[in-house]
Amino acid sequence: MLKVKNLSFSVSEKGTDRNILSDISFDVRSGEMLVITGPNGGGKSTLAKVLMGIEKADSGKVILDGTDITNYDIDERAEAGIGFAFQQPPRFKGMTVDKLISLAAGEHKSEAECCSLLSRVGLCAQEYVKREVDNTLSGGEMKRLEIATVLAKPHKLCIFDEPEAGIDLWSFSMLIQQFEEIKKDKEQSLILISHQERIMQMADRVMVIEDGKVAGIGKREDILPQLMKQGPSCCSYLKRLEDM
Ligand SMILES: Nc1ncnc2c1ncn2[C@@H]1O[C@H](COP(=O)(O)OP(=O)(O)OP(=O)(O)O)[C@@H](O)[C@H]1O
Repeated sequence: MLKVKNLSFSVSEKGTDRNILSDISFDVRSGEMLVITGPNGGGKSTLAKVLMGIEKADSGKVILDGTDITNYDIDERAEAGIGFAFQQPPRFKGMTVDKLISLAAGEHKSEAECCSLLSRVGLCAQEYVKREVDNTLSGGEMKRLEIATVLAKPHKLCIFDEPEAGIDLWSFSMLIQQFEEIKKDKEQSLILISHQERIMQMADRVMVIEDGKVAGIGKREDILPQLMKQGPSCCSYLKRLEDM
């Protein structure tokens, strides 16, 4: 359903170009959960931003369900069916939680519907539904609200960038449950960027991004042991995962 072909992205630093993503190709199948992992600074979040149209690739193609969306902007990609939850969600002063959820859903959501969504991500709904989405919300609250906005309507493809970051153990279990339900329904495809072994263990396939390149992609049961066998950087990376 998603085909990514030879995607490259660079930034200009002090007059010279620096490659952040180099020739990335992969696909995501219908109803599949692909987990993207790899060392810090490898390019995972940048890849997610390029897929969502927040950053523009220098070259390459993105095809969604047979439609070339390479030149689509962020709104057009959302319209085409891609949902995205940022690693660090933006705050919107003056916007209330229920308004934000209705905006994300593309239709008015009643207070009861907002409460039900918030409960799915472990937020005590009554306390939050009329709160402002400003810096009075904690990092973990913002993160869960952001995830609720993606869950607010069905997408063809949902991209979650480190959904586990800053989330407490209890809410994390609820999130895992949400991902399991999406996976079971097979209606939506999922890309999860994660360092969490529990999330990787749910994946149909795992892709490792290192130094802006695809260092490996395959079935979870093939890729995780393979990561261990590879060079010292991969070994130490996996060791850190085991320690989490
Ligand atoms: N706009 C930019 N300008 C300069 N450098 C950038 C820009 N965007 C990303 N980078 C650099 O590109 C590299 C990849 O960053 P990215 O956030 O994609 O990594 P990541 O794999 O998601 O890391 P983490 O696991 O720490 O979240 C980093 O070295 C980052 O500093």
